[in-house]
Amino acid sequence: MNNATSDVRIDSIVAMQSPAELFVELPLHIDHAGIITQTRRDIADIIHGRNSRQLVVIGPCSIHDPVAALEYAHKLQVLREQYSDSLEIVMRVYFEKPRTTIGWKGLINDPHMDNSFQIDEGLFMARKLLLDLAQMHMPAGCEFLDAVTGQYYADTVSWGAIGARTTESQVHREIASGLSCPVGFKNATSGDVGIAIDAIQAASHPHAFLSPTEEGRIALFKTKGNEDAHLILRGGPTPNYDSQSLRDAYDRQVAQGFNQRIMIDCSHANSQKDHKRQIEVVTDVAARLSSEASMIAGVMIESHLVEGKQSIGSPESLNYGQSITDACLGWEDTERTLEILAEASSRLQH
Ligand SMILES: O=C[C@H](O)[C@H](O)COP(=O)(O)O
Ligand SMILES: C=C(OP(=O)(O)O)C(=O)O
Repeated sequence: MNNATSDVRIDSIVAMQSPAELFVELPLHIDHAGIITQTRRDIADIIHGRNSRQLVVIGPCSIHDPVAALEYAHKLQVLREQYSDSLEIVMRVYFEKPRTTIGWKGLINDPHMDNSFQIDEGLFMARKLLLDLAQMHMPAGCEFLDAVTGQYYADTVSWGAIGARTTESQVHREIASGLSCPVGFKNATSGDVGIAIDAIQAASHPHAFLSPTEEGRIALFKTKGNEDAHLILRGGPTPNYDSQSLRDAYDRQVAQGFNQRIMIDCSHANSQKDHKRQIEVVTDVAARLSSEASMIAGVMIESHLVEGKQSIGSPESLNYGQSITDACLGWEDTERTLEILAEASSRLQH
């Protein structure tokens, strides 16, 4: 390497363990792998309308405390079983946070929340939590934001998302084309739905690109394409969960050859960042299900043990079970919203 021209802006480089090395420490049990495979199929069936239940991806905006996340998972598991005839409940387990400018980028990037960036520990904690969830048969939904870190845990994920800030990125469309789980693409923060429909098209095709293998070598990956990509409406300058916006988005994707049902994100711009409004969004979607179920795959909801959010701080200073990124519904509201949706969905089951 030419020392005068390379690494001019690199402060330090630290070697990491490979995904394969982490898998030795934290293996996915064969029985749990079978359940994840089955859940991915069930989710794909919902997205393609082969199963009329609603998919619900619900959980904290971000994971910062695995202990609280597990307590949340145990409570959610009760509702997952209770409503299994009408809802496929998947826990939102987000370790990678996209930022509008700067800010904490999630448990994997900075697990101690103090700019120490112990990514090796973050990956261990993330995979450990995902294995704990797999053991209790709670499926996990994650956003794939980083182009590399997914290699360390994607085998444990039942549903994936590409966020509003990366849906237009070719790299993320390529990754989605090779992911083993169904993947939802959010519309852009500008409200543009077209880029997400383009993303579904791109992800459904095979791609060839470079990525690290499980052993950590750079390799040429050729993907088969992901036929289980779908749209997530998350709002833009104004909400877009209303009937007209849904119909417009659905017709646009059908015109491009895709009739996957669409997920509605009840948070973000659809709640105008007021976490309580998620209840209104769910109630509205539930009321429309009888006439719009052929277009609606389900909802995403941001929820935690404790309502609202708090500023990031040292782990000891934080309120247990409360979000440090977007504000979330608390547990009682969570139960209420799931009951509303389950009731509406159960009326459509035969
Ligand atoms: O979902 C979380 C946030 O909305 C997203 O990560 C952007 O966060 P920011 O605008 O606070 O950076
Ligand atoms: C960042 C998120 O959403 P969006 O990409 O829609 O902003 C999220 O779901 O955490």
